Amino acid sequence: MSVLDDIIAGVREDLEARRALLGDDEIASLAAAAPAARDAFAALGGVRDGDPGAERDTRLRVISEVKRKSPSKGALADIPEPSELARQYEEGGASVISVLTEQRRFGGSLEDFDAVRAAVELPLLRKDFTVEAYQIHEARAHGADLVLLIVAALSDGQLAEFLALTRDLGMEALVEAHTEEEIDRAVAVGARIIGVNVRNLKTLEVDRGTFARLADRIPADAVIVAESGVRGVEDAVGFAAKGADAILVGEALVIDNSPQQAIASFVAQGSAAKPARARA
Ligand SMILES: O=C(O)c1ccccc1NCC(=O)[C@H](O)[C@H](O)COP(=O)(O)O
Repeated sequence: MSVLDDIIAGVREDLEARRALLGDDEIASLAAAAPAARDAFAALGGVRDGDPGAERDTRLRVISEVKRKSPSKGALADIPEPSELARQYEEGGASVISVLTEQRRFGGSLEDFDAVRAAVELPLLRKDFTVEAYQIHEARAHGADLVLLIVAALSDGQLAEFLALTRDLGMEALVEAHTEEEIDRAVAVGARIIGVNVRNLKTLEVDRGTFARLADRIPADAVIVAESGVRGVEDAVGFAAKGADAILVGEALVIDNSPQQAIASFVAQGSAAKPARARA
């Protein structure tokens, strides 16, 4: 069984336990009643056709992640107060905060997500391994603005269905790809925020060269996110120079004594390295 299959098997079991407490209709009602979602696409520098006078800028955005542990590295940080970490991320200039809610391999939870939601006004990514519509309703019910759809974990039909549901609920999706074929599948379903994750899901190794190989296939009107492997400002600059609009950073921030400064330097130096992008 691959790492991804193993993670998803656990996610499905945990999901059934939550569904036994709160059924599909109930979670859908809570999602419908939640306050409106924030505009994560705009927060990441995206510009929609018809936005009056809106221009793509060359600011590098940072999606800062609350991540306690991982399959590749084991324990990273205790994070007793995710709300406090989130405030530091906001203060440093993060554009979006990602909260891992997968419990078994990442040590996250919806409780972490709720604590962060209560602490900051930034758009939030509910970072989970989405395999059922239930999780998308659940994300919205908890105040998420963005959900993760991993192409490798979904059929084309599921991708299209989950993206449509996400948007019906007023959110956007970070659609994550690892290969050329997965980028093409993300584009085909109309993804507007496309992540290139440079961590190989089979070996868990990070190959930053994957980003440069794949980013060129992404249409100019999409937001391009470089995911994983930012260990310092050189990596942020490297991804920005190759066309990233945003970087998603976990490990480097949770182990840093001053994540505010780290984020500020990623934004400042990454933005200076980022080439202007023509609109589609
Ligand atoms: O982080 C892992 O080991 C991992 C293993 C298997 C599937 C997903 C995994 N990580 C999820 C992520 O996408 C990262 O948390 C995120 O990109 C941040 O990465 P990093 O900055 O390298 O911590």
